[in-house]
Amino acid sequence: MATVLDDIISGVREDLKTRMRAIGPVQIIEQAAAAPAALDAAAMLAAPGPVKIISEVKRKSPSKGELATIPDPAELAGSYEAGGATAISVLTEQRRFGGSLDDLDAVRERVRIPLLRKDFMVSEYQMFEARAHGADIILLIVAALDDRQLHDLFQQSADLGMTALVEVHDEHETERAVELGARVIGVNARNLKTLEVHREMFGKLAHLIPDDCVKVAESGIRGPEDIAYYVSQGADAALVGEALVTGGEPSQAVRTMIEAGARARQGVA
Ligand SMILES: O=C(O)c1ccccc1NCC(=O)[C@H](O)[C@H](O)COP(=O)(O)O
Repeated sequence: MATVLDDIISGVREDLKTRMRAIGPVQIIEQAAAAPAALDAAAMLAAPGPVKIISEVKRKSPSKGELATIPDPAELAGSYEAGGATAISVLTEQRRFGGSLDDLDAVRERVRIPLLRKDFMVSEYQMFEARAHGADIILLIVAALDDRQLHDLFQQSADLGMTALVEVHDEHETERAVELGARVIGVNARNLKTLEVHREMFGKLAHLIPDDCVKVAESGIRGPEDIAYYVSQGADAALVGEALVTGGEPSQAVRTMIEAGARARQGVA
């Protein structure tokens, strides 16, 4: 039976065909080559200091439906940056998340910190596209890729100067990410088959990730308490969407999360 992830990816492939008809492979490669060099997001995420917050521009989702209209994604991203976010995640998948490459362009114009193109990457074309639109980080979902695809897209991200956030959901996927040589590994607490969130997955998988990797806790973070919990479990960074787009005061919300992470590191509740 097809999973939610399978359905999303089949829509992604359809939309990809349309974009490839408008801008061919040669042209997208040229656009990627002409883009300013990618920021070293892996180094910024690995830098000493407080927990790093990757703040997401997210309008809707398969699990929650409509979350926020976000008429001006650049303004939202600017607020995240002002609050101390280390990077901005921009969902560019249109059908299920309401995002677009236009959002990525708008955000790129506004902020100076690294940008994650948050999409379901299944082809080389999307990688060039990400770079052409100013992304510094791309997402590779281990569950969506076989070993050859994972290796090739990971290699391509490095060749393009981008950081790969390699996303895992279980022990086997974590082993595949580590074997790949990923430097930034995200544990997604959301099961992409059931869409249920299991926050304890981070703690179960974090010890399988080498300490010289950046460990990112992803999904289902409701506020500062969850950040504190993930930091106590060894998270270096956290990817937050829904709580930031629905909570109001995005700058302050990011700041409060960073502070909660700092207190958790010091062992203070
Ligand atoms: O958010 C979903 O419902 C979802 C469903 C299927 C595949 C991916 C999905 N989300 C993408 C993400 O990884 C999240 O947007 C990101 O981790 C932030 O999650 P949250 O803070 O829970 O909005």
